[in-house]
Amino acid sequence: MSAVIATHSLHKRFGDVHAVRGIDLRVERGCVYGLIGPNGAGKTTVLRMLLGIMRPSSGGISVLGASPTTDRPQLRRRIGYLPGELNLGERTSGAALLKHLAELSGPVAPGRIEGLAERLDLDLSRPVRSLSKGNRQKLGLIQAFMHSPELLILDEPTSGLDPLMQREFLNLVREARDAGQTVLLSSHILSEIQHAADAAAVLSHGSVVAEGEVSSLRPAAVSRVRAVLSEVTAREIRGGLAEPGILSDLQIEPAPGNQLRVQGAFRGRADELVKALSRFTVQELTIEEPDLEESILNLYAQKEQEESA
Ligand SMILES: Nc1ncnc2c1ncn2[C@@H]1O[C@H](COP(=O)(O)OP(=O)(O)OP(=O)(O)O)[C@@H](O)[C@H]1O
Repeated sequence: MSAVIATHSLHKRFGDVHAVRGIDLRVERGCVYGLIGPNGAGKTTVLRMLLGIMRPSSGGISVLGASPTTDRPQLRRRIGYLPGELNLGERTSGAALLKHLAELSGPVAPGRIEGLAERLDLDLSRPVRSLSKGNRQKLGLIQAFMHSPELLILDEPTSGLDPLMQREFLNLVREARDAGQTVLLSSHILSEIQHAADAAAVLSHGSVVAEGEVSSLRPAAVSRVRAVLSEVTAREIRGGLAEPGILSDLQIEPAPGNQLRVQGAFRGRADELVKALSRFTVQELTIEEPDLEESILNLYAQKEQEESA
């Protein structure tokens, strides 16, 4: 497979702020690749350098076999970009704005814009200035997808979208991949990356701290367990849940009605948790979806420990 995006030892400094610290990325053709990281991790800065909006302080970048800094006009037509902060012409309607953008981005198949607007439930006749944040985001998505570009670069694409539209967005991403397009998306919403991406890199303080196929990262998944138990002491809970290694980071606090509220991190098979809890009187129980970032950072910490052992 050929890499659509390759970066080598990429750095970006803004004065004293070292925002990107030696990133090596490789995104293969036809792949959906996620950049995960908390606010300020450097995701937007990496995306902007890939687009040639910003020059790296040092390091190499190849995008679709070209250099974003020297070949930007030519690359523009081959890439669909959704910026994190949309700057849209305010006076026109959505339809007029997209028509103008289509002249810059290259040919758009007849009916494509209308089809996307219908799927995303956006009224294109309304002036852009009257649109809500979510509707502006939809307009941003349409302009990124409309010319079926070889590469889509999407910065926080579901920001402001309701759950139904988030699902429609995921459908668009899957269709793009099935059509052989490559998608790079950034998010701090981890379940979004889990659902959308084939592979992901986790960014923290400007560095990639973990990378790999999303499916291969699942076994290390960590869930958060919260329960309210009655007729029990904190000591019995520690003995039943923490000491056998069922829950880590165990926190126990009093709850109304002489009960105890328990929280902890769980990795492993659900069966083990159910068996361990069956010894107690469980009044409430919630198990939160595994947190991909926590899981991956965990995996990274394990790897570091193994390497230093
Ligand atoms: N133009 C700039 N001038 C100075 N510092 C900047 C500039 N752009 C980004 N930074 C800094 O670089 C770091 C990385 O920012 P970046 O926006 O890339 O992070 P991010 O992961 O995209 O986070 P967010 O989701 O909050 O946008 C931050 O410390 C930010 O303050």
